[in-house]
Amino acid sequence: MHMLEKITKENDIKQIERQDYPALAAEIRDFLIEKVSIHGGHLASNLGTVELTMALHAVMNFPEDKLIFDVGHQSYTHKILTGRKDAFETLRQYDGLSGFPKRNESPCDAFDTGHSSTGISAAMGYSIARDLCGGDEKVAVVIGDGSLTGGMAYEALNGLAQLKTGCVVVINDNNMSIGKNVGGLSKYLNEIRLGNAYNELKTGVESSLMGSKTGKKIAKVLKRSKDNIKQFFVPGMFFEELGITYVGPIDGHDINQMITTFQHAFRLDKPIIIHVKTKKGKGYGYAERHPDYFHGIAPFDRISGKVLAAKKTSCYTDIFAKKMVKLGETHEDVVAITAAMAQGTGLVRFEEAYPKRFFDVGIAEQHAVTFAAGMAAAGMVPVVAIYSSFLQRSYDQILHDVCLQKLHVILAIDRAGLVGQDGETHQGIYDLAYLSHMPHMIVLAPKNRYELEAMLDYAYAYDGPIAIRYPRGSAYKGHADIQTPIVYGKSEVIQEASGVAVFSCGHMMEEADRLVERLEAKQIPVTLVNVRFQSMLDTELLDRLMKTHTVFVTLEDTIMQGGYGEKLHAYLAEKNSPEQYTFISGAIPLPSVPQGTIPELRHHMQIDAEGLAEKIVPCYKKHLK
Ligand SMILES: Cc1ncc(C[n+]2csc(CCOP(=O)(O)OP(=O)(O)O)c2C)c(N)n1
Ligand SMILES: CC(=O)[C@@H](O)[C@H](O)COP(=O)(O)O
Ligand SMILES: [Mg+2]
Repeated sequence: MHMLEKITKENDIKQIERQDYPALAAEIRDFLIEKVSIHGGHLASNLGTVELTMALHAVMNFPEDKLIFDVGHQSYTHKILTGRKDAFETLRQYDGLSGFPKRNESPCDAFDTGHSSTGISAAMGYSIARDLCGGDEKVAVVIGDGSLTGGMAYEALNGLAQLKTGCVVVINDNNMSIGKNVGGLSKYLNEIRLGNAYNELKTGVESSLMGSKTGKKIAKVLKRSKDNIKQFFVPGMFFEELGITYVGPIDGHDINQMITTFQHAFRLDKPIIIHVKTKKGKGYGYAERHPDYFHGIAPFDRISGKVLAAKKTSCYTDIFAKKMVKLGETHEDVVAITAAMAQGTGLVRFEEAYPKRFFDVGIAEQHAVTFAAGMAAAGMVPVVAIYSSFLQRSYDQILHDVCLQKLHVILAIDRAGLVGQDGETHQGIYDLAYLSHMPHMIVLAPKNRYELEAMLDYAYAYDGPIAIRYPRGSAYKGHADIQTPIVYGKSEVIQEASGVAVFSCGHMMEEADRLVERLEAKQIPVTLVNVRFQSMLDTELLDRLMKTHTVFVTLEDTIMQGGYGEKLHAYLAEKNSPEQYTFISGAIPLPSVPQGTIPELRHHMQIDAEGLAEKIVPCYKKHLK
């Protein structure tokens, strides 16, 4: 590791001889494989961008220059080259190094990312601000071919075409999103990627035309023409036609070629797109062969490539995926939509079973929802499976296109609640707050694996906008024997006593069971309610429980503001005088939640069974007096 040892702070790469860059790249790869094998993380994308990041660092100065990573899951080499190598011991851990760029982690991180397709807009903002402030720093953004399927990227390209100042957009094209990339632009980039065959064809056409006088004329006209045939001569025509200079495709593992190209690009006072071809997973056989599996990976054994913690129980995603296949079998009007997360949401199973009724729209959550609304208006029953934090993109589409028309669209909100080590940008804690107030929308959350299946049946039978939110991780098997029918707006009482009433939302049931156990061990009688409909109150049940209970507690996996507990608290306050009851919220008290394991985070926020029990016991005793 002697090259890597020379990198202790930003810009140190410039002290390393160019001839030693390949050795440095190899050491970085080895380091990445080792650290990600211990802590987990986004391996394949990082392995693919080692040389690309080194080349950018060779020509940029940090922190003065601004380098933005779209999504940011490929920023590990940048972190190493800006002096954060040692912090990889804490990668993705609580209080540790983030797996994404973070401005509060280093002045060399220009812009926080995590969600896709924001990078070009941010770079454009930096470029214009630089000019307004009379600066001369370089600005660049690295965006993947998958992220280029996101609508925001096109809005930005539209703006970029009018930009009269320097801004370097590097398209990191590895011909992959998490899985197979989709859509017209992906096909277009792929055609350019296939440069060899294409160039041969191009040269062939050109030279054969050049053989005759008329041919020469045709070749000239073709070169000047703006129609499709010109594609034979000018790769990247789409961008050129927009008015953005395009260069490429160039080899994203050839550092020298990239350095020369970047040096020229940064001299321009207009925007430029540099199309770079890379291999996702490069340098680690397993990741090269299975880049989707090694996109985001749990700790693994680097020799065998196998994940260390074997999966013991099914996760909610698996339950959802299998149930979707069953639903699809009995109901031909069911269609499934994903936004570039066919693996993550489990919809690959549906795709295999019913390819014609499966749609991967790319990283296009807004389009996914309105596309579903269109299908629902035409009589289909679309199930749109999107991670909670990515669904934030679709707020207006859900409200304007689905809810206002009361269309029967089923939102399957995966990764709802805390997700853990991806941190702030990925915690699925806001969806309930922004969905609850939408007209006609109802939001359900299953207490266990069985209820998720029942809720999907309910959602199919329901005629209107409906969301089912379920978390990352193992599906709870508790209360398998309690499966009362789902009734609109009604909660399910798991056990009834008097004293403390615990309202558990969705999968928080696992934590709620631990809490009940703790309280009962202290002889405190507890009622346990499975909330089921998180967006509304079961007032009939509440009116009954208010007569016999003094302490009301919620367990929620969403932020407090706009959560279930807030509604419950307001209802209690309306119906009781303050001395009659105590309300204790187990919702997320922070505006954003950092990375860490889920138990760690809950403990930190005191919303785990232990933290809540500590608050409940004295309150209960106070009311006894
Ligand atoms: C809005 C949004 N939707 C979905 C994702 C999940 N996601 C993270 S990376 C990724 C694929 C990105 O592909 P690409 O930009 O080509 O980068 P690569 O992984 O190939 O390096 C997806 C779908 C996300 N981060 N943001
Ligand atoms: C970078 C990104 O947004 C995704 O790769 C995300 O990290 C996936 O999360 P899961 O591991 O929960 O599927
Ligand atoms: Mg890609």
